[in-house]
Amino acid sequence: MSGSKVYTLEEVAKHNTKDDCWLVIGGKVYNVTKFLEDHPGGDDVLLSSTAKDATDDFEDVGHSSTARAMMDEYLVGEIDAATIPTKVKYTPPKQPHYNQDKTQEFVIKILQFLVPLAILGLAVAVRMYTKSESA
Ligand code: HEM
Repeated sequence: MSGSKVYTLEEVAKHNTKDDCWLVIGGKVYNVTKFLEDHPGGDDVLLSSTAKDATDDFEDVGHSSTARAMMDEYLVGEIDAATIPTKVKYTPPKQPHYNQDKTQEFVIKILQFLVPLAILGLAVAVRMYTKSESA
């Protein structure tokens, strides 16, 4: 069959059974019905990759060049890319920039250092004062 026919994802999605199984991989449409039983990865994985863009599924397995060469045999056409729902891109929520002004942080650090020192100084002063009084 020629590989020039353009299918919509909706059309391809109808072929999702063991007796009629089409896949969309890399913008192309493959009729893998006859290959289901011979697929080294099993027929279940192929069936579960129907009715969608299976490119990622196919690539994630890391298929060999032999596997890629086999694909031509099952090519029936191309997919109308506009019919493939675009991936929802995850954009992380914008984090508010806390403590952009570092002055406060700096003052706290200084105080953390100075306060114990002041207490120590006070303790020494009190000690010296009480000592000289008792003497
Ligand atoms: C026309 C499409 C496909 C062809 C011709 C094909 C062919 C092959 C071949 C020849 C292998 C043996 C290992 C290798 O040579 O890489 C294989 C393994 C495998 N394939 Fe596919 N495959 C196709 C699509 C898919 C899809 C859509 C999936 C979905 C996940 C898939 C999943 C797997 C898995 C899980 C293995 C087994 C890997 C392992 O256990 O080592 N294949 N395939």
